[in-house]
Amino acid sequence: MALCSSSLPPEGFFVTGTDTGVGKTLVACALVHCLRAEGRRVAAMKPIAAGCEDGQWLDVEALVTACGEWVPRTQVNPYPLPLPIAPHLAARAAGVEIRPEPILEAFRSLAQQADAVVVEGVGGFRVPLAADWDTADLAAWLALPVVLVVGMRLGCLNHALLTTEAIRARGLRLIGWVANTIDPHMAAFQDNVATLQERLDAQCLGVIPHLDGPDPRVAARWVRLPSHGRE
Ligand SMILES: Nc1ncnc2c1ncn2[C@@H]1O[C@H](COP(=O)(O)OP(=O)(O)OP(=O)(O)O)[C@@H](O)[C@H]1O
Ligand SMILES: C[C@H](N)[C@H](N)CCCCCC(=O)O
Ligand SMILES: [Mg+2]
Repeated sequence: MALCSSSLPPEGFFVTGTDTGVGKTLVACALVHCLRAEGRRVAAMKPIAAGCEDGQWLDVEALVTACGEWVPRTQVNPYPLPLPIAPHLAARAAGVEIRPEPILEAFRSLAQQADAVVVEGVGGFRVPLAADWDTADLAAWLALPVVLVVGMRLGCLNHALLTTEAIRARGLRLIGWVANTIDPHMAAFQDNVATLQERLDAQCLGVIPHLDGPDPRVAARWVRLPSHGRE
């Protein structure tokens, strides 16, 4: 079992996406598997989850499973919100307000228990969480390197470039990006990937094909961990 390097800041990533439904959970879980394959003890977070099915938040369950079931759900997911809508609205409907303190406290606790923490955002990079903050603020306060999941479909170039601009505007490091095939019929797929490789100025960590019943362990075969030397 890997030694927990509690004295050093945790390795980890903040996983964001070009939109909701682009594969953040799939890629976050794949990155967890990649880190575990290196012998690391890995925690994961889905700080805010909006939308449950039969009383379960599927992103949270996927991340807990990927970590090997040891992580406490209350720390993985401080804000489980029932409605599958924008989180600040889901919070209002649930009678709560999303605040950073419980999330940052949970992160610090997990970071002391693990060698790495993989945090999945919610929706895209600039999702409102309350009147005075959004997911970009959360990413900035966690200060983890960012992995961008590009949901490959027409329109993703603009979303990827705008998101990259916003990440860097917060002084965050875009440590890598993943092309995830959510539209298996996307025209000029390879040329779109090549355009992203030219313009994002960050390492491509992999191109995940469209998978049948996507299993993060299978997706992990198509993803590599960032090499920290270069952005
Ligand atoms: N490469 C793929 N091949 C096939 N299906 C995929 C692939 N990537 C994602 N999916 C499917 O697309 C849906 C959205 O993926 P996922 O839940 O990972 O997105 P997300 O960005 O985490 O969404 P959210 O914003 O709700 O958290 C899921 O049903 C998932 O199984
Ligand atoms: C419900 C969905 N699956 C996500 N959990 C939340 C997506 C929030 C998107 C907000 C927005 O940008 O309009
Ligand atoms: Mg998700």
